[in-house]
Amino acid sequence: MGESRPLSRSEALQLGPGWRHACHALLYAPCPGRLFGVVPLGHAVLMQMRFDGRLGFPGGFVDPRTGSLEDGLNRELQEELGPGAAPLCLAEGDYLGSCRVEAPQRLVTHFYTRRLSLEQFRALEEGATRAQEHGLEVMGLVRVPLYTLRDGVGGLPTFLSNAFAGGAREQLLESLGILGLVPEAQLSEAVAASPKSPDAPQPS
Ligand SMILES: O=c1[nH]cnc2c1ncn2[C@H]1C[C@H](O)[C@@H](COP(=O)(O)OP(=O)(O)O)O1
Repeated sequence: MGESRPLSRSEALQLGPGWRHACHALLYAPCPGRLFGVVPLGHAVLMQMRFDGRLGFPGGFVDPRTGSLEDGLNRELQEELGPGAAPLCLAEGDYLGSCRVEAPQRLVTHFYTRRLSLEQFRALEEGATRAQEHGLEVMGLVRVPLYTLRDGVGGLPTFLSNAFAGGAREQLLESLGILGLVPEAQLSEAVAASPKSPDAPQPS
């Protein structure tokens, strides 16, 4: 994946036909539970294990010549999450930002976030096995651990050492900070402690 640069929605939509567009969404819900009765979960944040073994957000390629970005995103969400995604109907108000990437292909990624109730979130998880792409492009849904365990590595730092599709890792880190789901200082510590980071403590 080449270097990615932010650009505005209108700049993105003015790019020529040589550019492909993809929309993805972070869906989340407040989650009052505690791991082992001790560690606050904070929020449930949805990602998915993809066909290629990488983690990504639900969404996919859209064609802005045939409809709005959000039309394309909502169609992709239904294919990957099932009919339970239909009532979500993401809109321009859920848009967070866009980035352009020149290599290996000319791609603009558009990112959205939507806060759900925990009941809505659980209903999506339960319905996802009935999605058209379940077991095909989507191997299963995962929740992102937002905490860091007492060893300083377990939880978010270790999650961040997975392989991610496109700019999904950067989208995750940026939106966790913007939405206030993880304090910025804890995010920076998690990145530094992630087992693939050169700064991370090495196992003895
Ligand atoms: O979660 C993601 N965040 C940013 N970019 C992503 C993410 N997942 C995939 N990608 C990249 C990879 C591809 O170049 C395009 C579209 O991929 P995908 O979602 O697999 O598209 P389809 O479902 O096949 O339409 O975005």
